[in-house]
Amino acid sequence: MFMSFQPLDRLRASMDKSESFSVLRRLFLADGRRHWKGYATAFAFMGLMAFSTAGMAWLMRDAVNTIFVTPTFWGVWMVALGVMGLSLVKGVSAYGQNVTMARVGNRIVADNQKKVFDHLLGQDISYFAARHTADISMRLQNGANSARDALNLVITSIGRDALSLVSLVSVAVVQDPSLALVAVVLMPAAVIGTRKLIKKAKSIFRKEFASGVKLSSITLEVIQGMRTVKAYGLEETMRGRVHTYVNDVERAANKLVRTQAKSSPLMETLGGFAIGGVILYAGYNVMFVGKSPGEFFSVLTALLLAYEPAKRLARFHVDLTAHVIGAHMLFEMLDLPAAETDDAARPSLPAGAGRVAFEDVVFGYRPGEPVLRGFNFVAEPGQTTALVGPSGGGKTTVINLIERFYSPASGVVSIDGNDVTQFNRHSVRALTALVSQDVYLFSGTVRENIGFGREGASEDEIIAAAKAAYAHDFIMGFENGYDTHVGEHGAQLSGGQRQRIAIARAFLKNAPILLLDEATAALDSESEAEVQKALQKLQASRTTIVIAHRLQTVVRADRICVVEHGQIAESGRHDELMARRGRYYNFYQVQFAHEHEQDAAGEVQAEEARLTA
Ligand SMILES: Nc1ncnc2c1ncn2[C@@H]1O[C@H](COP(=O)(O)OP(=O)(O)OP(=O)(O)O)[C@@H](O)[C@H]1O
Repeated sequence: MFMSFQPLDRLRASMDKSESFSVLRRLFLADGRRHWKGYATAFAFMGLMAFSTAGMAWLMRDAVNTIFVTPTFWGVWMVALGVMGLSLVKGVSAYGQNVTMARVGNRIVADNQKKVFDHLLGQDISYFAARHTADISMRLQNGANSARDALNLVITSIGRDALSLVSLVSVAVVQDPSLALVAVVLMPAAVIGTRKLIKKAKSIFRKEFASGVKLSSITLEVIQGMRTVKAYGLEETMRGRVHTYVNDVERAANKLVRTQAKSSPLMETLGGFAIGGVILYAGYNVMFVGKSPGEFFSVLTALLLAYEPAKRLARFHVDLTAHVIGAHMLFEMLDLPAAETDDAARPSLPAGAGRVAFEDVVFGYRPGEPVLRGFNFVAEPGQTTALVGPSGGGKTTVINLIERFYSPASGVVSIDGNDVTQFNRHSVRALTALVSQDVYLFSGTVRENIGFGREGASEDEIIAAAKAAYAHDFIMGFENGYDTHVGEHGAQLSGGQRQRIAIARAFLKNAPILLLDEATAALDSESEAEVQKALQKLQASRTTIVIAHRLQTVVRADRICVVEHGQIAESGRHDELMARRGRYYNFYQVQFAHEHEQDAAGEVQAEEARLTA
């Protein structure tokens, strides 16, 4: 079991033999055993291929003897028909083997991808916060492919190459043992020669792989952050970084090819020596001892046909290493226990008025770094409770705990007096609707994106939710209305439009608790006014917890809590807090002065522009 896994760019430089073996064993015990029928069929086809190949080499003796030594008309026919029959068997077997192997392989990839994805859904938010998307997606894709390739390689190496080699060498030995001996002696020498190369290729392969991972991570980052790259003129910096990794991958790939190619001259030379030796010895036997040339041709054909499978077998180890490393990454991911353990058996949190309370809650993302330190807080049903305060104070963390993305180290988070950790997560999340600053829209249509609010919602319900969120009009303004595709991450919509689709989603969910995390922070004043209108409607008769940096948006809240250093520094209504002249008052003054300055600057600019005009 691999209890944790390293980010791919820190992938270990080596995997020892027992680890490789355990990965292979596991592959065979899981995927191999499940698909044994498919593999057995493919194996039978490979056996047929090997024997038909060997049969052809065998027939070469009769082909030569019936033409040159004792010419017989019927003999030639028989041999020709024999070769045709064997090639038919070989052709059909090759087809059967390819199709069967591909089907089993595709099933293995699909099964593993589903397995990994299901496993990912069971991980908690911290899992995704700690890992790069490229890391996860490469493991998902490469790992599943590697599992298939490792199994296929072992099966084809044994079924096709090893069987072909054994049958061809047997033909050679039966036809003329002494002749075959000359060639067989040279084989181990070739295999030993390639071993050194394999070692080197393995280490280059790992380097190439690690650079490949870095390359795909940075490419993904640059694509996702293209707005920032362009806005800050980072094109040259990013080009430099990406080019460095591309060059690394290219260098490693070239090195790998050079090393792998070195095995060819070695095999070619030794193979040539074997064939040269056979020619010399056979020539001597035919010329001076009076042997028939048929045996000689048969052995020669067998050797020539054995050459390719022998070459593949010599490289077997290096190819297998690549796939085993990939499958290892897949297993590392699968073996990490699901952080969100299956709690479906726990009772469902009963829906009530939606009173949220924190009692002496202590929580930190990392050991020794508490974020909430004895946090006490109540959000009453039907009221709006605002969390304000300095950045990093712990406001979003409060929402994370209500949603059960994380669990408190001590203390209780409750909804209507029920400790949320005692109920299944699904039921807790069903009572809350989250609208945050970074609205996530999935690629698909506007209708689908609103529909994610509640499974099975009807068209009328979706439209009603969109109308309530003031989204219906702009949606109908699109050429394709509700069927408009929003593009990746909703990139084809404006910030305000995305926000209102998220609000429509929340309307559809109709949960008693509404969590707004800086929902209007990224909007201009005009969009903000529209979104605020939609939000106010959504807040009616729900428990609303709103996080805001701009205090102007929360002055009407029923209660404002100032969160500082993981505790509530003070709380009350806007006018109460202003009268108290404490932390809130200071924040308000600073923000007011800042906004005033900005307004004044705007007026000066407008005046200057007017004068210039
Ligand atoms: N996933 C995480 N892993 C580790 N630390 C985290 C994580 N998320 C937040 N933190 C840390 O927890 C602290 C509180 O973060 P939180 O997001 O709750 O603050 P906040 O008050 O919402 O800040 P802001 O107003 O800037 O959004 C910060 O110091 C932050 O660095």
